[in-house]
Order: sequence, then C-alpha cells, then structure tokens
Amino acid sequence: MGACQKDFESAVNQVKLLKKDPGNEVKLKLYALYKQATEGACNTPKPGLFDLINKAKWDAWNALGNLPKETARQNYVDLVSGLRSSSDSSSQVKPEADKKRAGYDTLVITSEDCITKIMLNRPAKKNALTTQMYREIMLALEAASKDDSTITVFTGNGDYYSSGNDLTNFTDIPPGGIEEKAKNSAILLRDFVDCFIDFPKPLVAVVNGPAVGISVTILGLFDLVYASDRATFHTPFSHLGQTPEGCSSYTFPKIMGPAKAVEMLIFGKKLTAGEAYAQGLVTEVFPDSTFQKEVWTRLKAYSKLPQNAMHISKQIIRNHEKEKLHAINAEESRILQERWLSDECMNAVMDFFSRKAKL
Ligand SMILES: CCCCC/C=C/C(=O)SCCNC(=O)CCNC(=O)[C@H](O)C(C)(C)COP(=O)(O)OP(=O)(O)OC[C@H]1O[C@@H](n2cnc3c(N)ncnc32)[C@H](O)[C@@H]1OP(=O)(O)O
Repeated sequence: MGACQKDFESAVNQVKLLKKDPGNEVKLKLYALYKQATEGACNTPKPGLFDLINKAKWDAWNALGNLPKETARQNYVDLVSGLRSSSDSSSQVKPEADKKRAGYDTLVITSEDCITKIMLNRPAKKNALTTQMYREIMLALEAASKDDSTITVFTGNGDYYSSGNDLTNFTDIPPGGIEEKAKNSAILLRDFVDCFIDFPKPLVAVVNGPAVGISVTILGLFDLVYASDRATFHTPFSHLGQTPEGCSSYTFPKIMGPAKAVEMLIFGKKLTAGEAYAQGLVTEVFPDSTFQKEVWTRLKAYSKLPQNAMHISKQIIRNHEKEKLHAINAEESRILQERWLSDECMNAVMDFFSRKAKL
C-alpha cells in the first residue's frame, strides 16, 4: 500500500529530527523525492553552471524523470524510515543506567514509579515552545505510549509551566516565504495536537506556574490537570490576531460552558488557578509550597492501579469523540494557517519584538 499524505508529512517532520547528519548525497535524494512528491516532474529552468548547490539539487530532481508523485512519496517515507532506524540503532549502545532519556535538547524525560514525566526545559524563555520542542514532544509522547509506564505527566521547569508558542517561530522564514511557513506550521500544529488526541494512557498536567496559549488549550485533552495556586491560564488569541487551537473551540465550551469559554478564547481573560478549577479546566489546586509533594504522592498512588483497566477506560472515554476531535483540530489548524498571514497577526508579533527591543 502506498504512503498516505499523513505518513509523508510525518516523514518530512522526522527528517528535521535526525540525530546524525545523513550526508549530502542522501540530503539531495531527500530533496529530489520531496520536490517530485509535492510538485511532480522537474519543471524549473536548469540553474547556471556556477550555481553549484542549486544545480546539484536540480540534477537530483530532474533525474527522477516522470516518477509518479505517489511513488516519490513512498520512496521518501522509506528512505526516512531507514535513516531513523539506523540513527536509533546507533544510539542503542548508550548505557541504560540513567533513567533520564537522552536525545532530547528541549525536554527532560524521566521514568520512575511507572510514571513517565515529560518536563519542558527552557526555563529562561518561560518554556516557550519552539518548532524543535513541538517535534520532541511528539517523539516523547510516541515513546511514552509504548513504554511500560502507566501514566504520563507533563510539567515545566522553572517558574512557568509554558508561555505557549515561541513567537520567534514566526521569524524563521523558509525559502518558500511566509505562505510556506504558515503551511508548515499548520501541519506541525495538526500533527502535534493529533498526538494528544490519540495518546492512549492517562495524561496528567502538573501546572507548576503560569500557562499561556497552546499550553492552556491542550489541557482540554488531558485527563487530569493539577495546578499550583501560582498558576494562571491565559489564551490571548485575539490580542495576537490568532484563533483557538488544541481543540479548545470544542473542549472549552464543553468543559466550562460557552459563556466562560468565550471570555477566555475571544476576550483573552486570564484565569487564576482557583477560577480555572471553578470552571472545570483544572482538577485540583494545591498551595505552591506543598504542590510538588502532594501531587507526586497522589500520582504515585494512582500509578499502581491496574494498568490495563486504566488504559481501556481511557480508550472508552476518548473513543466517543476521537473522530470529532481530529476534524476540529484539522479545521482549527486550517484557519490558523490563514490567520498567520493576516496583518493583525504579523503586527502583534512585531509588537512583541519591538516591546522587547525597548527594554
Ligand atoms: C506551530 C504551532 C503554533 C501553535 C499556536 C500557538 C499559539 C500560542 O501559544 S499563542 C501564545 C503565545 N505566547 C505569548 O504571546 C506569550 C509571549 N510572552 C509574554 O507575553 C511574556 O514573555 C510572558 C508574560 C510570558 C512573561 O513575561 P515576563 O515575566 O516579563 O518575562 P520575559 O518577557 O522577560 O520572558 C523571559 C524571556 O523569555 C522570552 N519569552 C517568553 N515567552 C516567549 C514566547 N512565547 N515567545 C518568545 N519568547 C518568549 C522573552 O522574550 C524573554 O527573552 P529575553 O528577553 O531574551 O530574556
């Protein structure tokens, strides 16, 4: 069976995460297959003799002749899968003694007491989510879904849980321009949120401090949300010229009722932990001074419950609306792709950077 568009898009994202540089020859192959899969046979004029890099790329693409798009897509997926397994097997020699998982630059992942903890680890930037971080989180969730833990926990290192999307993501524009950037970001967003929708085990957020943007919206897809009384919950989408994501356009009205969801998602009302608890977004609030101790004692007890029963219960609860959530995620991502190209959004991002520049 040929690779579907989703396999292809996921392979495109995986390439950026390869731990080892695959070398120029393989990179040219990847480039050529990508172009063939997305645009078909080479259709651009041959670059000049001295434009060495672009000529090598053109030659690689042109050499694929009339290879059908679907075959190119499949070959791309196969090539990436081969690259991934060789880079995985080269990292298997690492000693297992340390429970901290290697291979993540932006996360700290540990497993203890049948709990896998995924900690966002950019405290100096308030755990703002970079493109690399979204990708590492997806990989971490995939690994956690298959490891022998019973529950998976998300938390933040430092004084913030997360300040949401790293606004510098908007400044890294690819050769295809802002349209390509918006398209890639929408694919990344959809894939990222899909991982939360499909995650098979109980997923717990330990919200250690303020949470902004997407780190708030995806809470609607978690099974438990424990918050320190220092935490706040803020979704300033209109201020940023943006619209809700993480399925919050559906989960928030369902959790807190339409009136309260509108206050957050359209008017950007920031909630205290107590307010978020009163509105059903948070399961329980703890005093900051005893937060870690109380939460981890509770989670350790939960993690000893029979694993299969917990996982099957989660599936029953989630399966009722999985399809709906995927459709909502796709729609929210599509709408955001347009918003990111709007003057409102671009001006808001520029405002953030000019405010920083004035400090
Ligand atoms: C591809 C998928 C896209 C999904 C769509 C997602 C949408 C969202 O998540 S929308 C929400 C986006 N987030 C924000 O708008 C927050 C922006 N940040 C702030 O407003 C503030 O930084 C703060 C309120 C979070 C914290 O303020 P403060 O306590 O005054 O701390 P600093 O501003 O000095 O922050 C320290 C350091 O961290 C940098 N930083 C913090 N958050 C972000 C961010 N979201 N993006 C980029 N950079 C961030 C901040 O600039 C400071 O950096 P330095 O000046 O270099 O120290």
